[in-house]
Amino acid sequence: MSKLRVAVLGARGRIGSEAVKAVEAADDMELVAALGRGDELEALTVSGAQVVVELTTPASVMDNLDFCVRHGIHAVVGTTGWTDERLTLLTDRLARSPETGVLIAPNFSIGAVLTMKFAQIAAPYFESVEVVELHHPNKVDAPSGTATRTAQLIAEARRRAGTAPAPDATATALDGARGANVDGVPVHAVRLRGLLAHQEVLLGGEGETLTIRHDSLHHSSFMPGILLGARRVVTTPGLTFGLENFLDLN
Ligand SMILES: NC(=O)C1=CN([C@@H]2O[C@H](COP(=O)(O)OP(=O)(O)OC[C@H]3O[C@@H](n4cnc5c(N)ncnc54)[C@H](OP(=O)(O)O)[C@@H]3O)[C@@H](O)[C@H]2O)C=CC1
Ligand SMILES: O=C(O)C1=N[C@H](C(=O)O)C[C@H](O)C1
Repeated sequence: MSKLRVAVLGARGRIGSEAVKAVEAADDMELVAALGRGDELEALTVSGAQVVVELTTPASVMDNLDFCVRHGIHAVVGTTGWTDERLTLLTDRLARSPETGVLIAPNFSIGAVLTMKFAQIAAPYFESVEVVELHHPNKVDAPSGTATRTAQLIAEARRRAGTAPAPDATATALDGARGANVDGVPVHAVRLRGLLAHQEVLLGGEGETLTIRHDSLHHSSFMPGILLGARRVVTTPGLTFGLENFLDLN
């Protein structure tokens, strides 16, 4: 059986360099290009890449995906910075290339995907819920894509269940003291040397609290999800948002 021809964009970055090694080590894949800032995207077509793993920056991801979609190259995207406007733009572009698949995964680690799932289940049963994400200080954005997605899923689950807004009697506060408001859920971002990627979902009800915590201790935690995404995206046209769509979690 022929191997899946995979390219990595952002190949010299923290997660990109790990992805290069993971693709090289996968028996069913061939690494056909490993590109960084300044490299020509034409290398993707010249090398015959079937799937691009996009791990660059929020500033470059849209142009990179535009190139991939125009050339019918599937993409697995870990890069953050996704807004509704960006998702709409990408969906419009994909409509012009109906056989191409793009997976955007706010987080590739199984533990983080399960954290989101558990948080969705728990959220309607508690009065209060807040998200704390903790990352290395070189991370370019805050809050993390994972925390944003987690808060959105929590808000959706509470809306569906008709849960009342979380109580908060704060009358005065310094700017930022209550975190960022993501869809009504406070999200707090910590940047600390020594950390990699961590998240806590704090839930509180009468006389009890529940904490759901996940820790990515090494970039290797993201690799099985990236490889799974690359294998599945080639037969999944259109936009898929979230790795959970490629996992049987029910
Ligand atoms: N979904 C997930 O599970 C995960 C997602 N991420 C996300 O992945 C992204 C990258 O994170 P991280 O590796 O820590 O960041 P890094 O800054 O370490 O890596 C980004 C790399 O992309 C390169 N780059 C910048 N612009 C381009 C371009 N136009 N074409 C090709 N390469 C480019 C950078 O080069 P240069 O250094 O020269 O600027 C750098 O080598 C972030 O958005 C992060 O949040 C990270 C971990 C897990
Ligand atoms: O920049 C990182 O490191 C990470 N980024 C992603 C995010 O913003 O959620 C995923 C993970 O948290 C690591």
